Amino acid sequence: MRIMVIGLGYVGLVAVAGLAKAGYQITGVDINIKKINSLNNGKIDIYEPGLKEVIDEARLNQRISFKNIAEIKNIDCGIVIICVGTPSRPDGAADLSQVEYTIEWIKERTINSLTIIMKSTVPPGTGELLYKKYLAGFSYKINYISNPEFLREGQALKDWFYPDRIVIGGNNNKAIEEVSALYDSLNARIVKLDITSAELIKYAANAFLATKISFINEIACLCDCLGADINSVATGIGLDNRIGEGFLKAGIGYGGSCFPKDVRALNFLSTINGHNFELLRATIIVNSRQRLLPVQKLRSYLGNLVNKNIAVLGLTFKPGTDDIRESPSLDIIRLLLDEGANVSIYDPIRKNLNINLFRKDQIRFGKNILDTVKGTEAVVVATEWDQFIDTNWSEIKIVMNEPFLIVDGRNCLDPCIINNCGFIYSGIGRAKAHER
Ligand SMILES: NC(=O)c1ccc[n+]([C@@H]2O[C@H](COP(=O)([O-])OP(=O)(O)OC[C@H]3O[C@@H](n4cnc5c(N)ncnc54)[C@H](O)[C@@H]3O)[C@@H](O)[C@H]2O)c1
Ligand SMILES: O=c1ccn([C@@H]2O[C@H](COP(=O)(O)OP(=O)(O)O[C@H]3O[C@H](CO)[C@@H](O)[C@H](O)[C@H]3O)[C@@H](O)[C@H]2O)c(=O)[nH]1
Repeated sequence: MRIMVIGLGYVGLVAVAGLAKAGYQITGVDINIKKINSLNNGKIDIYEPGLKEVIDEARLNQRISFKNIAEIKNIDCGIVIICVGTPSRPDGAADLSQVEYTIEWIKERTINSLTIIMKSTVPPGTGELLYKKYLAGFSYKINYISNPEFLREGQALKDWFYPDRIVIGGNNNKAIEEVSALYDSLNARIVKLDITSAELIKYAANAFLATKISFINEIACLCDCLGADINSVATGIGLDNRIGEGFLKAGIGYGGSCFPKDVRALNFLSTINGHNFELLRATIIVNSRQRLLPVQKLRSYLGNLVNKNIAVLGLTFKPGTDDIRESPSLDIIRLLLDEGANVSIYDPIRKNLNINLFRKDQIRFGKNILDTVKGTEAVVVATEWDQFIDTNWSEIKIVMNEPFLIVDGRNCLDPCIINNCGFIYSGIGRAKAHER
């Protein structure tokens, strides 16, 4: 069967790879000509471990082709999967313009009945609305299925091939079964339900996980007040199966292209529907606060930050990805620059900022960790890359200046090792005993 995947970002490319591996013939389509050209030249413009290998194999087996949207005159395949972006609008709502454009684009090119699968994250109620607005009564029968994606960047292929569950929402049983069959090669539990409930599962899952992070960050603040250690507390509560160990890492909070925007969109949706989702608002407030903590800590040790030299290790919103969307690191750098500090930056994957976030003369990109920390008084660890955890901190100390401060924004370093190297260690919610 031939399938078209529209939007070749993190989700779209993984869907292309996963479905091609399952034996389907895939046409990947994007509006970005540069992206298509580079894909056709065997290059992938995102960093996602293992993805290139699966795409290369599918290309070798002639299972995939990549096309710019302008090259598509007619859509003659039975299934079209939408994976375009749904970013935040300034008011917090999800911006559905890419999705609506795509639905209209599909309609104009349809020459058969087909099934549209929505993999983009769209607010509950969107599918029903899109169906009424664009698809009901159209000359060709178009089924609409909500099939939200739960992959995590950095382990997207693992999440695709071994999902905890697959959610399929629809109003037509035949279409639900057709979409369900796409995943036959995976040994996955499939949840079949109506469109709006499927859409809400996606938002509720992200909101719940984000709330879990903000909750543990609140406990971390309490640890700082009481002299307890948040990592030990998180382990202790996570061992309770009812709570679970995941998403209890305290630190500078969640970032990325999903949690921040999806939590905001759910908050907006709640408000517009007359429900004041207080818990979600608290989740957002706590998360915004967490990324201020490293700067507060730096101030408390260094006094004012004018002309202080500070290294920031990590740009991406988490390890294993090149994605810097809503990364706490960016806000920390911005705040440090506001305070007049000189900032040097290093990330193992992200080597530049191709965006106009900062003036180029305000920051310096180090060649490696040592080069980045040279001559600095303090280091902020903003992303828990293995390279930072495994580095030889004694060597780092030699090239730094007093007071040799490490602010561990991800609680990923061992305070004893760092202290023994002669640093001041300051984590988020780690016992004051470690700070000296
Ligand atoms: N990134 C994730 O980890 C993740 C996980 C689950 C769900 N999601 C959701 O999936 C969707 C896509 O996320 P992403 O991170 O892959 O986005 P992305 O920004 O990486 O990719 C989106 C792609 O869509 C393309 N595009 C935009 N408009 C188009 C159009 N009209 N026609 C063809 N292509 C078009 C863009 O050029 C881009 O390549 C979002 O709704 C997101 O919330 C993302
Ligand atoms: O205990 C934790 C776990 C995560 N994070 C942070 O939370 C953010 C998100 O992490 P993660 O969930 O691993 O990354 P994403 O790739 O953004 O994946 C989330 O967002 C995707 C897009 O909706 C969903 O598909 C995934 O299921 C969901 O986990 C990152 O900044 C992490 O540093 C913490 O601070 N503490």
